[in-house]
Order: sequence, then structure tokens, then C-alpha cells
Amino acid sequence: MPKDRITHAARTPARASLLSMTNRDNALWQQYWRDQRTDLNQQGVNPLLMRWWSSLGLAKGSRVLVPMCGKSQDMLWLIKEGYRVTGIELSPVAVRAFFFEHDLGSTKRTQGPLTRWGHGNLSILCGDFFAATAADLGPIDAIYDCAALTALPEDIRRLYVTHLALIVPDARQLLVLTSEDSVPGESLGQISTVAQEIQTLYAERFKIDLAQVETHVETDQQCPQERSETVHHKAYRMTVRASAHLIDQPDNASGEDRITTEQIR
Ligand SMILES: C[S@@+](CC[C@H](N)C(=O)[O-])C[C@H]1O[C@@H](n2cnc3c(N)ncnc32)[C@H](O)[C@@H]1O
Repeated sequence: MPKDRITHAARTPARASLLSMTNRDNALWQQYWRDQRTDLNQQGVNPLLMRWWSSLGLAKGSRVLVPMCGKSQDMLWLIKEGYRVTGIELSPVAVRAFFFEHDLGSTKRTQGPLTRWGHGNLSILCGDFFAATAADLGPIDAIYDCAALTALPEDIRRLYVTHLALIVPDARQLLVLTSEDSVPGESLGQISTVAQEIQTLYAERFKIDLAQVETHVETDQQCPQERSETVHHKAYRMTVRASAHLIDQPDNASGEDRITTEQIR
């Protein structure tokens, strides 16, 4: 084994150290849900999802991961379209509200630091995304990221993408929806390109296609007195490159992960 790698069980001090790097906004999100706020979570089904999902060409029955799912109705839309969905959400308040509001009876069981809520083809793992392992998720074919990457502080996003590759090594298709602040003086050409950050984070493993940009002028619902902002909502379709080498695969039946020191630095 190369020297820069450490092998460890799925929930070890190395994972605890990863969590200590990534969890600084967790208390804020938990409070957000306790305060019953909804301003950062989408209402209704996202039109960009409905418009672009079928273009990924996924077979019905495919398994879709929805990280940082909140209580997004997008999950119900995906199920209605014939997919199997696994969400991950930090807040038990959000998960409970999701099942209650849609009148869905649920099973509930503890899985290490996570709690798995289930109903038919839907599972939501309640807990910290960075505590989830490949074994927790099982096989996943595609990822639908709606405001998950962008919900995280910028310096954590590389760890998010690395952790995704580790726990969902076989996902070949991604639909990533972002909200990007407009930059003063930018041209239409600049608006219509893949954001540099998306390029940096994903281009090594995925071919990226910017499918759509919608520009809106928006006011912060929490601070309506503040200036309105121009925001670009973008839909990126990503397909794994044939040459993409998968980051370390689980090497035993229990699905324990290997993490390289490079990844958690
Ligand atoms: C901007 S909201 C987006 C929610 C949903 N995807 C949507 O489109 O409505 C971000 C969500 O990520 C959740 N979240 C933040 N950090 C998380 C973490 N480390 N693990 C799991 N969920 C997290 C928050 O509780 C919140 O529900």
C-alpha cells in the first residue's frame, strides 16, 4: 500500500477528525430548522430538475442520492418518476417534518451515528453527511445536488466532493443545481460558462455541461431592507469520464472506507 494512505475502520478517529473540520455550520443549520425557517429551502419541485433530469438517461429504478436534502419535494418527484431515492439530512426536525407534511408513515432505525427513515423507495439518512459511509448508502447510480455543495462554507467544498467520491464511487451521472452571485460587470459570455469553482472541483472526474442558466433578482427574505442581488441559477449535467480513476474503493465486505491523508488534509 502506498505510504500516504491510511486504512481505517468506517468510524474511527480519522473520521472524527474529518468531522471536526467540516461541522462548524452544523449548529446553525440545526437552529435554522428549529426556528422553522424555510427561506433557504426550496418550495415546490425545482423546475430545473423537471426539465433536465430525464436528459441524464438513467434507467427507471436507478438509485439516486440527494445530499443535504432538507425536506425537498424533489425527492417525491424523483420517486414518482420511478427512481429509488436516498437523502441525507442533518436535521431531525426537517426529516420529521418531511414525513409528517406528506403524510408518509415511516420506519426508523439507528445506523451508527445516523438514523435511517424509510418509506417505500425513499430512505433519508438523518445525520452529518461527512459521517456517512459507502456501507450506509449502498450502491448509488446518480447524484442530485440541489444547493448541497453551495450550502457548505467554501473551504469545505473540496472535502465534500472528495467524500462524495469515496462514499458513492459508482455514481456516473450528476445533476448539480447552483445559485451563483452575479459579479459586477460580467458579460453574457461569462455568465454562460461553467463557474471556475465547479470546474476546479469536478472536471477531473466528470465531463461538465452547463445545461441552463436562469438569472433572477432576489431579496433576502430574512433582511428585506437589504439591497436586492442578481443571482444566476445554473443546472450542470455531469457524466463520469471514462478515464476517471475511482478514489479508494472499500476493500472488504463490511464496506469500511479508506481515506488518504491527502483527502483529509
Ligand atoms: C440550502 S439547504 C438545501 C436543502 C434542499 N437540498 C433543497 O433544495 O431545498 C441545505 C440543507 O443542508 C443541510 N445540511 C447542512 N450541512 C449538512 C451536513 N453536514 N450534513 C447533512 N445535511 C446538512 C441543512 O440542514 C439544509 O437542510
